[in-house]
Amino acid sequence: MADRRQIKYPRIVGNYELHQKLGAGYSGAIFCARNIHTNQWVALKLQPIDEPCPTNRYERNFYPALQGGVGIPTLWGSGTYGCWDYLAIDLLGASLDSLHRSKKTDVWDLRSVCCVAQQVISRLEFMHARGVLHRDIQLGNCVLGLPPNNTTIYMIDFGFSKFYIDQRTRRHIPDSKEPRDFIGNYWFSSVRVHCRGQVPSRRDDMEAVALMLIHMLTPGGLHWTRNGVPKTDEAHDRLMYEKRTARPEDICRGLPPPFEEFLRYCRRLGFTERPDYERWIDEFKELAEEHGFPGDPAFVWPPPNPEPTVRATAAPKPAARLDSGELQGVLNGLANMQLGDRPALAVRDNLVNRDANTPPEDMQKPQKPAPKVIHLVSDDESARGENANRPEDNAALGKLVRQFSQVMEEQKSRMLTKEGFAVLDALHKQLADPSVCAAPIRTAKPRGSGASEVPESAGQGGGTGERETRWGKMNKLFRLGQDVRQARTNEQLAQLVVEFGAVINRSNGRTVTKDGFGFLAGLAGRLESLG
Ligand SMILES: Nc1ncnc2c1ncn2[C@@H]1O[C@H](COP(=O)(O)OP(=O)(O)OP(=O)(O)O)[C@@H](O)[C@H]1O
Repeated sequence: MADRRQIKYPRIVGNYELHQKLGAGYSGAIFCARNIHTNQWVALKLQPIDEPCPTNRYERNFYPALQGGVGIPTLWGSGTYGCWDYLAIDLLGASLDSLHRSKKTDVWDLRSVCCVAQQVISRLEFMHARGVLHRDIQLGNCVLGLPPNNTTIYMIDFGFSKFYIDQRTRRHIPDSKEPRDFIGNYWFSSVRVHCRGQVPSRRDDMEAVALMLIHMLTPGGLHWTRNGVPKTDEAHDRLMYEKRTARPEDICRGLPPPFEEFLRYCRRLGFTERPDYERWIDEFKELAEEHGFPGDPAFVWPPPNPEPTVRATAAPKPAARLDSGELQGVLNGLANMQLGDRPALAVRDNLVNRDANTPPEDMQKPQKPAPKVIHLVSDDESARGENANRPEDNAALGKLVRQFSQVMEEQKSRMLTKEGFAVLDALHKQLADPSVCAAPIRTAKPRGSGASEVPESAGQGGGTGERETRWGKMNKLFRLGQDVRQARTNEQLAQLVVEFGAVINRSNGRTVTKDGFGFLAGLAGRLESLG
């Protein structure tokens, strides 16, 4: 490949007269160009025809399939001219990458990030509906239109794209375990694709969006992006290690819950699963509204409210993660209750890491003292029916609830972490029916009439899918606190635990308030009295 600095670009290519250079990519350059017959201005992507990585040729395959979509550039012409391969597309404005470099604050303002989220997810929804994966989501490939389309974000650069719907059979491409070369970008390509060499599918485009959004809200950017493009294999290995081991709760610390939930959601998606685009567009619209911004996805630059309202904060060192250890103790307590040989609760590791894509390495190591091994769901049908709670179980459960509440109260943030939700899950299972695997309490927010991952009753009186306002949360916790004191059976208590978890899960910050502690105290008391 010729040294790009020495390439002499022509003045005319086909019907186009080249003007200033707009940018240069991995395998070509982009010029502002004028159609000499129509005077129309376009962006001309130019590449030598012998380019070893002929991305123009690849891109040409995808533009026809994508024409007509909002935020997809129109292809005005393409072909070869002499020794040049060209694509003429809509002339656009600044990329998010250039805005990122130009901004004066350490992170983006939340309103802009919510607009980016809504628009980029919507672009993916369109592209995926046309059978195309982008596979190179990054700030440089999200570009603003020119007036009057300057509040629309366009997706560009389909050089790495791929049809995930086989054009002949109309079926989803198959998964494969064959080793494969990495295609994508170092910063935002999903962990699965980048670090584990898996075949990209829709979920990976979505994960890249999640990482890009978190990056925009992180001072200095996601930590694996800070040393620039890796120049050696060792540097690349290190980058992959950092990316692979970064836990969602750590990189999203300090951010409103939807960012962490979105990342986890993307990582839970199956290879051929269709992401719920509408849900996440709504989620980011609501988030903007909750913070007092319009939910309208129009991207306004410069931002009307440039001051950042949220930013990711550095994760504390592992030693400082007291909450995990202490809540782990409560979980161990639940796991080690004297329940005879009855199968109960859940495998501890599963509970703690249930919603992580991969258990963090430190969690995979055996803990001491070794917990009693218990099973998530009993295979042994005969064991069912022997699970009625005994009075002494209730008294012990009540004690554990007090312990849990105490640990929570001692936390400065009083935020219910995933370990805390794991305690609630275990408690619910034990109360409802220890042999049954109940739906996790901390989970995706239910939406519309679609499948809900939260038990039906979890949304009772709260309007499923609505975010809990501070007042709504207080009222509901207060009511739950009263109900729990009057519950007559363990099943009723189990139900109230689910409702409690759902209220906390839907609230901003997931903190346990005074009323929340009131509920826990009531629960402990009721268990002891039922015991
Ligand atoms: N239609 C356009 N209008 C205006 N500027 C554009 C347009 N397309 C691309 N650019 C600018 O050129 C840069 C590179 O574009 P693009 O990513 O399409 O090229 P590439 O050669 O495929 O790059 P890369 O190797 O970085 O993927 C963009 O970040 C953007 O700043």
